Amino acid sequence: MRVLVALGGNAMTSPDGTAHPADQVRAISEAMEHVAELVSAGHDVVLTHGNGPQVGNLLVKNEVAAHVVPPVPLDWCGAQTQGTIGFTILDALEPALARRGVARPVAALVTRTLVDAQDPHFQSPTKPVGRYLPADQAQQMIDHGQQWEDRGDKGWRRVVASPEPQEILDLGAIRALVETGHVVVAAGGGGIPVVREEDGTLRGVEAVIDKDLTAALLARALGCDILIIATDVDHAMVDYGTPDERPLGVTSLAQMQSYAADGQFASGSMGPKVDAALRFAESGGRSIITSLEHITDAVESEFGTVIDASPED
Ligand SMILES: Nc1ncnc2c1ncn2[C@@H]1O[C@H](COP(=O)(O)OP(=O)(O)O)[C@@H](O)[C@H]1O
Ligand SMILES: NC(=O)OP(=O)(O)O
Repeated sequence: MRVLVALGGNAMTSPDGTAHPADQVRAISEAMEHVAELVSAGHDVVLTHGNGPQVGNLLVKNEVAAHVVPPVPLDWCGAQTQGTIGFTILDALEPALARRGVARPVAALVTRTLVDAQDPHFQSPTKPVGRYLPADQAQQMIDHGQQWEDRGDKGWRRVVASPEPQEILDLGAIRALVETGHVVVAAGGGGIPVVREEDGTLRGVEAVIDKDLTAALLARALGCDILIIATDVDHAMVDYGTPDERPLGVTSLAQMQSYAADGQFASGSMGPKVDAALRFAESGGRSIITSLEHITDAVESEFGTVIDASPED
């Protein structure tokens, strides 16, 4: 099977969102054991990953050091996270594969994703990035012109523009690497957002694309059989957070569309994952939302929330 695994922030850093380098290396090393297990079970694996905590931290460095070195735009910050997370994944994945006797080359690709300059999401930021702050400290940032949002128990988080991914511009290179047997890391952080100018040239724009939405696009473009959205819960749930909450196993596309329309999945967490899973399933693929620990079970024995376009859909 050709499988695209989208690694959530929870798979790559500590849950408090501080993204300490040692925590990231530790979390990525653990994540790559699960990825290597999937590869060693005989599947062709393409990886993508989030970058919310990391890109938010780079923005803070920009602000703090602005009087010493010139700040760089958000698309540059996104590109930097692809490099840093990409090489850290490779450093962990190579030995994890070698320990299992799997001889597969690995590669991480700087990847650009085309967005529309007129996308209305540029006007209303929705993508949470960086650390959590208490309300009073967030208010200080808001007073300086930033947009922050109450994210519940953990506190407030900065939000930035998150346009729809339209096209993965480096798809040809990703495909060439996949077809020569590489385990490829691509479109990290949803891809570096770029727009096409009237003269055909490309220009980076200040935004962070949702990595799950780009993952659905990439999985479709690569002809993947399965899209796995790997996070920190085994299943998406309905009536989440209530005494009636229950996990969803194998679920028809129509049923999942109906749950989503009923507002069962929170925006900013499970909502975009279900949206991405639905998009890939609507295009004829199988989408699975599950925990990182269970990605091989997901592919081999339908563990997790499995969304299939069954014939009656
Ligand atoms: N309906 C739901 N079912 C399961 N988890 C949910 C639901 N709604 C919100 N969540 C929360 O979504 C979280 C996963 O989303 P998120 O933290 O954004 O993941 P990641 O960082 O791995 O991409 C879970 O830890 C859970 O707390
Ligand atoms: N770019 C992105 O979706 O990052 P997170 O998954 O870390 O939020």
